Amino acid sequence: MQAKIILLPGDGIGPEVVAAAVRVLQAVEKKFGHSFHFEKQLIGGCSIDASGVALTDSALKACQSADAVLLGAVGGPKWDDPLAKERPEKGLLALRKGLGVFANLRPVKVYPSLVGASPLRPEKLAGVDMVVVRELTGGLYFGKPKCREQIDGRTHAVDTMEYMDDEIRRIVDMAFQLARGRRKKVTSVDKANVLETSRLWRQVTADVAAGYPDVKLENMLVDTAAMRLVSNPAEFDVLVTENMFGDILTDEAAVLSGSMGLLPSASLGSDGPGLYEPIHGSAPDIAGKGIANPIGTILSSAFLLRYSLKLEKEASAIEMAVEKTIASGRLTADLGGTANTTEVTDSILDVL
Ligand SMILES: NC(=O)c1ccc[n+]([C@@H]2O[C@H](COP(=O)([O-])OP(=O)(O)OC[C@H]3O[C@@H](n4cnc5c(N)ncnc54)[C@H](O)[C@@H]3O)[C@@H](O)[C@H]2O)c1
Ligand SMILES: CC(C)[C@H](C(=O)O)[C@@H](O)C(=O)O
Ligand SMILES: [Mg+2]
Repeated sequence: MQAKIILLPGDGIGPEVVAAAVRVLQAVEKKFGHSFHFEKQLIGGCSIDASGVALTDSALKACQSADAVLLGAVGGPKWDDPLAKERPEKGLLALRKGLGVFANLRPVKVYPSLVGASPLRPEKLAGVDMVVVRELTGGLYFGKPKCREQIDGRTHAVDTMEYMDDEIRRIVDMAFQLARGRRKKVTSVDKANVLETSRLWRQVTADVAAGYPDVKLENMLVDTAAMRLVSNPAEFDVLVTENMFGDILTDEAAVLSGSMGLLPSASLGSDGPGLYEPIHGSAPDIAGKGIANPIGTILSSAFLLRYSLKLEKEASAIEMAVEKTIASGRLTADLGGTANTTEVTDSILDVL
């Protein structure tokens, strides 16, 4: 198969982990006889430095016309001025919106050999296997008005949480479809005791659920969900939620697996290229040291093969190689190991 893949390494450890994933994709290309064409584009702080904006129109167009997009991470202290007009993260939001990738799938699993890497007791981690389905192109991140203004000598800032019923319906429907192929349970997370958007969310969710009598629906308030994720994480199968709730809950859920560096994600729309990125950020504290955990990005590249290129065998091969490497104990420092990014990637390539 021939495919065009846009690489958006971004900032901090982004280029380090994307380079690792590209080595793995190139090995897959060779082993399974495919032809991947890689093209690099800028996003985030490096794009601001080069052109003044976090994502140029031409970079977005290149992504829109590719088969898939693999992203590292954006951001860092250099671009963190709270009064800056252009922020690296703005490029990422524009990319997600521009690709129409409304569904961000973030699976959380616990590898048996890494049970000790989590601060939770091993018995709490038994049976943990969930997918967080995060709404990605609406909610508090995109609602209008969004502004800062002076009112009577005081500074006023506004963000808006907004959803249309159809935006909720399509993401919840995707969660139910996913649950059908799993343990048939959907936990819809909201703040319906306070927020109007959440009350609409709950109403639409009930409506969608009626079409899936074989799947159990549970509604949970987000504060309770934050608590249950660490007190009883094995109860979750598919968890579906609003953009910002999903952002926060997935960082929390990453603690179950042992490190932020392990978690991949796939962002999908109804058509067009998918966007694949680890859930972690640019990790400025370890950037440039060559010690970043590449596994979240490598697993994201497996999702790219599975969802955008329909290469299931190849995706599974990467996942098996990652599992074997983790089991072998060749780990980066975030998981208590001594291996660097290259050594972990070499080990994955050895078993691929
Ligand atoms: N998708 C993205 O591009 C994305 C996601 C989250 C944060 N960010 C941005 O990243 C910057 C830094 O944010 P932060 O420090 O709060 O979060 P972060 O995820 O970058 O780092 C949090 C902690 O996890 C560690 N960590 C993260 N990824 C790792 C990896 N692959 N291997 C080993 N350790 C890893 C870091 O060293 C750090 O101690 C901010 O500008 C933020 O906006 C970007
Ligand atoms: C960098 C930021 C905009 C981003 C988000 O909040 O979506 C990140 O935290 C993530 O989880 O991908
Ligand atoms: Mg996040």
